[in-house]
Amino acid sequence: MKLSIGNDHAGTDYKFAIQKHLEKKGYHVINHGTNTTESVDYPDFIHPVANDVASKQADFGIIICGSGNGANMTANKHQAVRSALCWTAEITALARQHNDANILSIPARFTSVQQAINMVDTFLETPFEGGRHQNRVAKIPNS
Ligand SMILES: O=C(CO)[C@H](O)[C@H](O)[C@H](O)COP(=O)(O)O
Repeated sequence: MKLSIGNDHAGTDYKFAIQKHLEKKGYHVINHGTNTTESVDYPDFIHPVANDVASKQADFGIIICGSGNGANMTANKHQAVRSALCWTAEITALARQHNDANILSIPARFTSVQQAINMVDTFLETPFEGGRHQNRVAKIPNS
């Protein structure tokens, strides 16, 4: 499975921990994030992840900023993207089961590295339930 990851300066340490964890598990990870803690503008590092997911260059995306909001808002500007801001494994599972989320947005300043890794594992291992959720997800795009 191919994953695309992006982050701003608030998410750099979390990105490295998540990338290491995923590569150990055999995932191919495309890194679009900044690799330092020098201040940057999150859209510059999140649009490339959304492009990867929208164009199916990646199966899923993982994006990280301080609150998760700026990254999430940026990713959701892409028609084919359903990015979910998550802060517990339970909410992460629901984002896959009910919303078929294809990008996970992590708020680095409001979660631990271990919790972020748990959310990533949950996100990648939880299938979409389909059924009643299928029509709802199909109605999300506003076009
Ligand atoms: O965009 C954000 C908030 O929605 C992210 O959390 C950023 O990481 C945050 O704004 C960065 O803040 P900083 O004070 O410039 O480090």
